[in-house]
Amino acid sequence: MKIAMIGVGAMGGATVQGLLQVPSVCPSDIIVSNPTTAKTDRFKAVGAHATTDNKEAAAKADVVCICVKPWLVETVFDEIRDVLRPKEQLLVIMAAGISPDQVKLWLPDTPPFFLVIPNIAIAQKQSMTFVVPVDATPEQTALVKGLFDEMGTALLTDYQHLAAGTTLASCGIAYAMRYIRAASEGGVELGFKADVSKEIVMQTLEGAVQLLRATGMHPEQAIDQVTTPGGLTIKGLNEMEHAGFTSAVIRGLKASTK
Ligand SMILES: NC(=O)C1=CN([C@@H]2O[C@H](COP(=O)(O)OP(=O)(O)OC[C@H]3O[C@@H](n4cnc5c(N)ncnc54)[C@H](OP(=O)(O)O)[C@@H]3O)[C@@H](O)[C@H]2O)C=CC1
Ligand SMILES: O=C(O)[C@@H]1CCC=N1
Repeated sequence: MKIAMIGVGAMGGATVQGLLQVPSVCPSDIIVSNPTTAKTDRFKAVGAHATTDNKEAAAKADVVCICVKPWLVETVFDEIRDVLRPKEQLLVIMAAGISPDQVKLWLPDTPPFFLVIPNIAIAQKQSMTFVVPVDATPEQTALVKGLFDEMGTALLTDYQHLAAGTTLASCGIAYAMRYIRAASEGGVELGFKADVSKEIVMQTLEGAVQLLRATGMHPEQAIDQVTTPGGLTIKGLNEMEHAGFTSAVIRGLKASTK
């Protein structure tokens, strides 16, 4: 199965990095297309086919992925529409805020398509990815979901939930990074060197995630196990809440989803 990635910036590039680690995908099965060739060189070096011609990339692929900024999706459609084979190919559109109706308006003779929103941890096969099938058969859907499941966890959903999913997971990884940065800076103020502080925070987060996964606990149940009455943790937590921690996170998520 040949997979074309049109646009290999932050998200497209991370996805190709993930694809290169999927056992069933050979580097020679991947075609990358991007105007700046410096971005495709690293994939060419490991055996992928690289081009600046979107038409060539789309013509050669069974699965055509488009990962350009949302306002450039129509331009890419205009470039590739003549070479698409609606009965043979699948289209994967990785661009925030693009609706199924918009795609059908821009590309009336479209192959079955998928709106797919991963996050940049796809490069480490640790993405939380949302997949919205449009006019696809169950087999086609299983194929695309299966591919993204190989690079983390893929959740089949509907278009109505895609914006919320994008916020929680794709933007969410930036929010998680900001927490890591904030806690690391706090650690430096408390006396650890920056790199040691970052490592402590990351291991603490990994432990938190694994604990919740292993026990199925609600986070607040786990918090109850840490907060000695009148102790250190509750003082810190309450101070964070006085500063608006939970409210700030929820307001941020809502602002991002608008
Ligand atoms: N970044 C993220 O975490 C996430 C991004 N997304 C979505 O992914 C899409 C891409 O975003 P992101 O990767 O961040 O953006 P980037 O700007 O990092 O990457 C976009 C890439 O598209 C290339 N490009 C521009 N025009 C064309 C064209 N006509 N044909 C082919 N390639 C082109 C650019 O190349 P050049 O630099 O040479 O112009 C660039 O490498 C967006 O629609 C975004 O909504 C979705 C989820 C998460
Ligand atoms: O910030 C953005 O618009 C893109 C979409 C999700 C993550 N990054």
